[in-house]
Amino acid sequence: MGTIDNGQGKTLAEKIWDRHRIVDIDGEQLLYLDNLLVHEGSSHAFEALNALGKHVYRPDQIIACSDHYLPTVGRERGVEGIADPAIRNMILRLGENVRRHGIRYFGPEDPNQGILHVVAPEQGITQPGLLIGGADSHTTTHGAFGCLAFGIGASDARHVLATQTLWLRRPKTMRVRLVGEAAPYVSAKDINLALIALLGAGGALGHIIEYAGPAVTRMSMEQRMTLCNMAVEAGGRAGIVAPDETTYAYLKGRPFAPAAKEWRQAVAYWRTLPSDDNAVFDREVTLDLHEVSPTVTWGTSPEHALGIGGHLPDPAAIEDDDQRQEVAAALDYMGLTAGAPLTSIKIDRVFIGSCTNGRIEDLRAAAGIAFRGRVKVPSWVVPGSTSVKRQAEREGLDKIFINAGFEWRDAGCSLCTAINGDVLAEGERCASTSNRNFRGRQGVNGRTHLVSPVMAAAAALTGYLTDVRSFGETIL
Ligand SMILES: CC(C)[C@H](C(=O)O)[C@@H](O)C(=O)O
Ligand code: SF4
Repeated sequence: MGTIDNGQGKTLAEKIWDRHRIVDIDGEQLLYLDNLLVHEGSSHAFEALNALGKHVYRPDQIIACSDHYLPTVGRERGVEGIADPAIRNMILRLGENVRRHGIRYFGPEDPNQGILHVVAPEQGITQPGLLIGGADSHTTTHGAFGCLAFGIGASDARHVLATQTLWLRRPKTMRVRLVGEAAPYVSAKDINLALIALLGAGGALGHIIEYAGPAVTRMSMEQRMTLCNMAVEAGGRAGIVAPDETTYAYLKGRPFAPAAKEWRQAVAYWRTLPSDDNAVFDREVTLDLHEVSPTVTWGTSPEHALGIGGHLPDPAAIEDDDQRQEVAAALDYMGLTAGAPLTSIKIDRVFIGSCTNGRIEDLRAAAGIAFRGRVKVPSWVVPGSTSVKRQAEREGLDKIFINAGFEWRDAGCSLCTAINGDVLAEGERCASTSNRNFRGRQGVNGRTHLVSPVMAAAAALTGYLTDVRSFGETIL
């Protein structure tokens, strides 16, 4: 990426990188960050800074959210009322650090509290052309707006807090072209899972993935966010989508978006950002959406994904030793029998939420299935933010979920990563709209099947992994 002018065009990511580069020393480049996103888990970075007696250099460019640790029930008792001291203290520590440094905080009492990757876009903080760091791997989500956004570790976060800059090596670039039309009920989540199955969970390692092609242009901003959210599950450093009229329409009028004359100037700049026609990517991949059906994961990596009409793999049929052992171990952990149809898998719980699929369009889609019946297993809906929750309530979606027997909870990460007290019982099997199905992520020996919101709602109503297409067309 970018220091040599060889007559080639530039990619979108290269344009943003170059504009934020301060200096290049032996291939390592110092970049200026427009924003840093932090959550309760970032206390170590703050405390390392405090221990050095340093200040946050650009407090108004840091955004903090309470999301990972905040309980999704009992909020009326306040943070002091949280029974578990480990959880309570993490939230209190973030509160102390943001106050000490004067940082914008979407905390437990804020009417727009929520998951950082839901809150920053809906507030209009995430904008095209920015360079955004986040102390969280799913910061890739923000690339949906045509900005360069990636997760960073705690020591890098401390460096950004102190200087608003970061040393990085330039990643490679990869373009994923999505062509063809997606069938009904095939959403960005299914496309992600199919793509990760194709590339492998490390398939995009060290690359920024630009999602392009007609199918991406047709996607809503929320679908694009779902797409970029899981770039990291393919090993990608970032995911990015060219900004266009859909992006500008979404941003216009949001609290932190530019207004009036500044809006016009911003849009004029944003229009220069898309990759040049003669830009060259290190890798090119094409996925035809005709080939994608509603997809589920069966194993312990997001690459263990298959169309719902499929059968579990059979290790005996796999020649490669390592692969055979990996598949056998995943089936064993998941408590599943080789060769069985995916639709024979009985589930114990359903979770609809997370920064992948906890936005209003996700809830609308899930409600479109939920109102066809009653849940057969305990099922939760956890909106991605308090403003998503309010909007859903304005539309009556909460009533649909509650009438169908779902629990309607407060916003946060919740069962996606199970550190706020929302956790599976030992060995439980969950159909989940989140993004990671790693061993034990949702609880001790918990088994996670990643699915889209409509597939999660279908599983809730039947108690099995189910092909949502069997519900016919949505009529909500
Ligand atoms: C806790 C946090 C640092 C972590 C991340 O970086 O992604 C979490 O959000 C996750 O999804 O696993
Ligand atoms: S919702 Fe899940 S994936 Fe997203 S930030 Fe929270 S824990 Fe991470």
